[in-house]
Amino acid sequence: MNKGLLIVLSGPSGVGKGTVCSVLRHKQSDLVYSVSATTRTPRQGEIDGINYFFKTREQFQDMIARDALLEHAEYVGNFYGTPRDFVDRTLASGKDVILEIEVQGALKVKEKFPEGVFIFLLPPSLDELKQRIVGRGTENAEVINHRMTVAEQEMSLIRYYDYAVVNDEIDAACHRIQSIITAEHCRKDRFLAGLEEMQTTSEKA
Ligand SMILES: Nc1ncnc2c1ncn2[C@@H]1O[C@H](COP(=O)(O)OP(=O)(O)OP(=O)(O)O)[C@@H](O)[C@H]1O
Ligand SMILES: Nc1nc2c(ncn2[C@@H]2O[C@H](COP(=O)(O)O)[C@@H](O)[C@H]2O)c(=O)[nH]1
Repeated sequence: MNKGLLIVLSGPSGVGKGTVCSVLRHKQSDLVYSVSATTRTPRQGEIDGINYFFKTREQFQDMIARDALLEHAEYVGNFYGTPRDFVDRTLASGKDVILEIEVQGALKVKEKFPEGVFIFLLPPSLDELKQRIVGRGTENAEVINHRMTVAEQEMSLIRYYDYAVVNDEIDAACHRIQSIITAEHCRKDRFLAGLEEMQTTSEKA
């Protein structure tokens, strides 16, 4: 069976990664979301195992020691990481997996999965980014300022991504990402068909 595509969606805090991912998952039910582990405190309404696996620092360190994370990073005072086993098993079953992660982690994934599809979600402007993160009302002013500073650093790393998508309107951004996924499937299918043809030709020779 052919492996699924690994899709990595990054972008600054508040750009709309979570919102876009959740709409995408409704539109494309075959897309599997990787639930991350974090040491961050749950926000109101967040459910363990659905939004994140909420861990203590000790539990998180233990996951690192057991090599249970595909990647991990420290972001604005908390740790975040992608459980490795779930991603490996889901890709092996032929399903596409989407990771919604920050930039340091995405670059680590790129070293391990260069064949992944790396998408950077951009805000229409920095002012709009700030309005979105403030409007969400989940962080205090200090954390918002820290996240905004990190956002500018993250945006300077956009060159390592395969695609940049502006999240001006949620549906439009989802549509762009769906087009990228469709195109990447075609590219992969053509590549695999080419490999098969080469094998057949060399067996005949
Ligand atoms: N295209 C959009 N237009 C206007 N508001 C948006 C758009 N996309 C998302 N938002 C809003 O912006 C806020 C931040 O969105 P979201 O939580 O999805 O961002 P995020 O990138 O996942 O953030 P974080 O990295 O901090 O988890 C939310 O209140 C969401 O409703
Ligand atoms: N490197 C990783 N980054 C992750 C992971 N899961 C989420 N994130 C990113 O962290 C920031 C902050 O998230 P928040 O929920 O506290 O707002 C954001 O950019 C997420 O995309 C992960 O497994 N690894």
